[in-house]
Amino acid sequence: MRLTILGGYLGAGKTTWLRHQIHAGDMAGAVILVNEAAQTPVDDALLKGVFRTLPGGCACCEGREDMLAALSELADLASRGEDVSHVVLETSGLADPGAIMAAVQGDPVLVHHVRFDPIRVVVDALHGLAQLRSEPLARRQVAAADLLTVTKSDAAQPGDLARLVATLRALNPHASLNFTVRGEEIAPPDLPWAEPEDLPRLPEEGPLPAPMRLTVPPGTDWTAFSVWLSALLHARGDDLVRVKGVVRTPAGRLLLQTVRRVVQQPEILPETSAAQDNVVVFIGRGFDQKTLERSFSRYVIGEG
Ligand SMILES: Nc1nc2c(ncn2[C@@H]2O[C@H](COP(=O)(O)OP(=O)(O)OP(=O)(O)O)[C@@H](O)[C@H]2O)c(=O)[nH]1
Repeated sequence: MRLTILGGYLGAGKTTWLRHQIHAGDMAGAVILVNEAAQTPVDDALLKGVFRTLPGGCACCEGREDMLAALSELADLASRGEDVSHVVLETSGLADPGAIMAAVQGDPVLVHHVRFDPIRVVVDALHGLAQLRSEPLARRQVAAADLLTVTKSDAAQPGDLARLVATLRALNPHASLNFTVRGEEIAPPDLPWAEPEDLPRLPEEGPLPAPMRLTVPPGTDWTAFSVWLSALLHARGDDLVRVKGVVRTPAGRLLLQTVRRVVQQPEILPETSAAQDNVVVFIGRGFDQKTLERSFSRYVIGEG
């Protein structure tokens, strides 16, 4: 069973890349496993029908057993003659793909069933350098890659992109590198010469706090919610690494996504009876669930 591990930091563009490959027919026949940092699967709305969500949290730590169990089940199906020859695992943005590979290799049964494809790690052209400066995990992800895919080069300045690329080459000279825009590979941009960033030594800091979940009650004033979220991003955008959720608005089921201060163009999703609607996940440092809820109640609901 071939296993493709797709990694990359929170919001780097993993799902967008995968969606494009599925759409282009490059993943035909593959079983797609999606592991999200928060146990609120939004990506299932995006990759509908072709995947399974891995429960239990990040597959390289607290969700490891669930990930191994899912792969063992697939390996079992393969050995009974089912067509499960290719599995793609989209890791959570908080996962170290190297640790996932090690976990699979350390499993006495799976090690005989799984053949690894080169590990692909997507890197955000807009935020990648900031992540490499401050997050040890982002560096570990880059170091684990055989293939580095730089996403969002449409939105980055050539000088910044050149510096990111030089830094990636310095961190992982062996990985091959390509560029995509919304998942589609583009010709390597013509970039000015740049020095790699002199990355600071980082203290062995703890991982990002667990994702926080905010339930948006039905009937919430959508305008007040948007204003509150914009103000929050304006004030705390550097700490707020990722916001993601599906909210019911007068216009329909709206996919809400931000990566730091960048807010995605609104995307209306098809109607389903999805149970996870109106739960928005926040991942970041410097605030906690209570503060978030208090702020939401005060400024959106008008309580407290
Ligand atoms: N401008 C631009 N935006 C992109 C590109 N690729 C992805 N995005 C946007 O970046 C945001 C995050 O993309 P996702 O594909 O959801 O990222 P992810 O890595 O799967 O996110 P997590 O699973 O939460 O870690 C979304 O708003 C995308 O629309 C790109 O090439 N260009």
